[in-house]
Amino acid sequence: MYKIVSIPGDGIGPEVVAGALAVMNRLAEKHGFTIAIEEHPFGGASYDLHGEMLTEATLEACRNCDAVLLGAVGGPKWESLPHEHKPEAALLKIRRELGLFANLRPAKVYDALIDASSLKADVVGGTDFVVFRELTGGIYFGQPRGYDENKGWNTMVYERYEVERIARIAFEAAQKRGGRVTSIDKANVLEVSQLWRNVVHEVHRDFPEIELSDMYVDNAAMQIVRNPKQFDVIVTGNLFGDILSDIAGMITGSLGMLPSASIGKSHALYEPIHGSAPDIAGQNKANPIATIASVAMMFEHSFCMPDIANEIYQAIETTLAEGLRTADIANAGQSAVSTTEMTAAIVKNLGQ
Ligand SMILES: NC(=O)C1=CN([C@@H]2O[C@H](COP(=O)(O)OP(=O)(O)OC[C@H]3O[C@@H](n4cnc5c(N)ncnc54)[C@H](O)[C@@H]3O)[C@@H](O)[C@H]2O)C=CC1
Ligand SMILES: CC(C)CC(=O)C(=O)O
Ligand SMILES: [Mg+2]
Repeated sequence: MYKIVSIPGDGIGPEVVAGALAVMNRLAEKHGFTIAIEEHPFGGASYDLHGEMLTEATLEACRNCDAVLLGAVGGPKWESLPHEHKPEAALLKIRRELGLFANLRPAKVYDALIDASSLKADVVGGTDFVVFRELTGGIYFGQPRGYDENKGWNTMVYERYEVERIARIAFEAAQKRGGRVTSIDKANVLEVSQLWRNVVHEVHRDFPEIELSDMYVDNAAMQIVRNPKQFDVIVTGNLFGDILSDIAGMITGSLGMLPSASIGKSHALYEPIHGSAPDIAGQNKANPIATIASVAMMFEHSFCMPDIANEIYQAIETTLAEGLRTADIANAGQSAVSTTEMTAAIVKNLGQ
């Protein structure tokens, strides 16, 4: 039996998580395993219920399960709260408390969606890279931080061990993929990036068969759009990984396509890379594929069931090949289906 904690969160979070749970339940039924799903409030939804964005009960449930499924948090309703009380601060806290230091963000273009990308087919076709984003350090966590009327400040800091551990798993992933790692930093300007670069090269000595290159983040943003096929594994810090993976979203057609796995030593959490999309929340318009594909990553990484993961990817591929498109991936003139229609089609394509 697998024990899963579902924390749908805010905005489109509950809509896309419902899609992912439907897929999970269908697979459990099909293959005869048991999944116990326990739902807990998180983010703004939790604040509205309990006056806290992340309760001890939710955190404890996340510590005591096999995997966590997260939708997204945040939205205009909670934007004016003090920084440390915002839903986004709770997201940082849960990542830190669960020790989720590595955020894996694969960017793969589905053949059926090559024409949904904002780029030319020959540029995006065949794109298949993964971003290893450091998730519990860097400028999102560094102290001191704050602002007053005249000044705002944050601190970007990385400790050697934080760079070592993300670099090591990026090199290990490259061994099983295309054998290439691109480390992305801003070492021409930032001292913290110089440390990053030095440590990545030290770790590389243990992986001599892997081809390592360095790239500055500004160039990397351009290169992902110019020629995304040049990348295999990208390893980078928290802020740069956040930004670059949203850019990768547009290569694959939409932010609504990109899943992620946030992994640590003892816990794992699966979440789409997108946010709570307040502009379309509650309208049954959101693309559930990023969250459904996050479930595939859960089966692969937490339950060591790559065949089940492939069934999910295949069902997504088939559904897209049948022509179903939510609004974000529909081209002009194509009619769009709803979140629940897309979910139902993927569930159907999982077969009996
Ligand atoms: N992991 C998380 O919980 C994250 C939370 N956020 C929060 O979400 C809120 C909104 O942030 P935004 O900057 O607007 O980013 P966003 O990712 O929520 O939305 C950006 C744009 O992409 C679209 N979009 C996103 N996901 C989609 C999906 N599944 N299907 C179709 N369209 C989709 C939205 O409609 C919007 O136009 C903020 O409060 C932000 O802090 C942002 C990023 C990550
Ligand atoms: C704390 C966040 C909202 C960060 C973010 O945008 C992300 O993890 O994708
Ligand atoms: Mg982001």
